[in-house]
Amino acid sequence: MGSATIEMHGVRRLYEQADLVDLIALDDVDLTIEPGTFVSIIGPSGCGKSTLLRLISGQESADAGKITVCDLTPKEAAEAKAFGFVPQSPALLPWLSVLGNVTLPHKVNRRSDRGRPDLEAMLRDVGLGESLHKLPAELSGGMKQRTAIVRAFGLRPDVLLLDEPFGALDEFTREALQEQLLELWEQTRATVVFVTHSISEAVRLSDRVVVMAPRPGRITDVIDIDLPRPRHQEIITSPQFHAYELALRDSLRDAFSHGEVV
Ligand SMILES: Nc1ncnc2c1ncn2[C@@H]1O[C@H](COP(=O)(O)OP(=O)(O)OP(=O)(O)O)[C@@H](O)[C@H]1O
Repeated sequence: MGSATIEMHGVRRLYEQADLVDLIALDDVDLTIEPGTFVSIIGPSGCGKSTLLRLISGQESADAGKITVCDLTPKEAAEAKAFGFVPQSPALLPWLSVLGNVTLPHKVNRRSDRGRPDLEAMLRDVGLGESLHKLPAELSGGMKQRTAIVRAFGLRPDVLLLDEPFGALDEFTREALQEQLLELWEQTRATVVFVTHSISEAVRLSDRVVVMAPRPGRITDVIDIDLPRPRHQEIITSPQFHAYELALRDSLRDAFSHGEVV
């Protein structure tokens, strides 16, 4: 597998609707994501963010246009185990401990070209050292999401796709998890595509923020976030950070005015 560049050219995705014209979930999407970059996707509900992730990961196919991941088709990249995925709700196996949930996919999905990282140490680094043998039912939402993130990074994917992973968490837990996500990412430098509804989260995490609008789902703006890394908590009070938040807010306001929110 080469470097994890993601290329999308003229990508279109339609969904059939009973007795209605086809819904254009994505239209004419052109996007290049450089290897090792952290890219966030933000936009109103229904603008196609999750659809974009499903196309990149090969779960669905585009109706027009071309997508390559590491110069492979998304399906080939999926077969080569290029992807890690963290959904909004963590989907842990309820009968396995935190450690069991993190190690099981590694045993099943092991890639021969990757060594096995120290998963226990990764769990300790994100504050789960005391909870290694707890079952998911005994964990808070934030602890479950930490487990899911370590599970995804543990497979050392070339591309990590995260679909609003912190959407259900309170502000402070969310900020703590952002910090831990960035630390894990700095160690692995996977290419990350991160869907969020939060402006400050997109600015804090990303090298580049892609703004989308609905009906039809499309890219309306791409904003580079040129803030130094590592980005610790204090950065969110800096004037530069605030300026990026304002720029992104303006761009999003345009995106919301482009289409009816569904
Ligand atoms: N399997 C499907 N069948 C039919 N329509 C679909 C399907 N999946 C998505 N859609 C439609 O495609 C559009 C884009 O959906 P998608 O879930 O990608 O949006 P989103 O930006 O991720 O939304 P949200 O922020 O609410 O999660 C929506 O209008 C949705 O109703």
